Amino acid sequence: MAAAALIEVSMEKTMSSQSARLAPAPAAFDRLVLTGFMGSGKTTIGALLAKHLGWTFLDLDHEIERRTGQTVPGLFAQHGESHFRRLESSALASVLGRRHVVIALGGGVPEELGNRLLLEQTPRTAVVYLEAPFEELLERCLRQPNATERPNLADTVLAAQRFARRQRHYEHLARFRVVTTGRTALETLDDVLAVALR
Ligand SMILES: Nc1ncnc2c1ncn2[C@@H]1O[C@H](COP(=O)(O)OP(=O)(O)O)[C@@H](O)[C@H]1O
Ligand SMILES: O=C(O)C1=C[C@@H](OP(=O)(O)O)[C@@H](O)[C@H](O)C1
Ligand SMILES: [Mg+2]
Repeated sequence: MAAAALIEVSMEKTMSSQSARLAPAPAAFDRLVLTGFMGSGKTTIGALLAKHLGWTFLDLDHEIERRTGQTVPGLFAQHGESHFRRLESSALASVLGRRHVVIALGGGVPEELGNRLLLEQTPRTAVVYLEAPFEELLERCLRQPNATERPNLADTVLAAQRFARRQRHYEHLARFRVVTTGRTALETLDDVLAVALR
């Protein structure tokens, strides 16, 4: 079995052995929203966090794929990024209507002003920014089995420019910032729980 798959299995085991002990839900929020660049761990940590809290996990990319019946790379290839961004904004508005959810955003969500306003104005919603330097994020993405599936990572120079452009938006939206540099996913989960539940 590949190393990445082994990590997934061992995390799954850890989580299921802990599932009898749900963490208390955050009293102040009905929605925890994970933001950050590609590879920051929004999808991975979001799923673990939701399991821990006994909340529903919604990944915005998966939500778009479910609604359209197409994959994210397929949508980019067939209709272009601006079409994908419109689908993303509409999916965001819809998932923010749910309660007791952990939402993993796509890395590009905070670039759109309308999305930022929606996130800021939805009550009882806390945004958690998962931070790491660009080089570490790139390495993590390249280690994933679906490494080539992120359309906006194909050109690393452009990806670095996106990273630089987005950083201030991630920071501005964040109620909590969690530095993930050099941490394992499970350590990051603990760090997120510590800030969101305190
Ligand atoms: N500290 C960490 N926190 C979260 N994920 C990490 C960490 N270290 C390594 N990873 C790995 O990085 C990858 C993050 O991918 P993913 O969750 O899809 O990110 P995103 O949804 O933000 O693009 C996963 O393969 C995960 O196991
Ligand atoms: O940063 C981006 O522009 C994108 C990030 C991806 O999500 P992740 O951040 O979950 O990889 C996905 O929405 C799409 O490939 C575009
Ligand atoms: Mg993701």
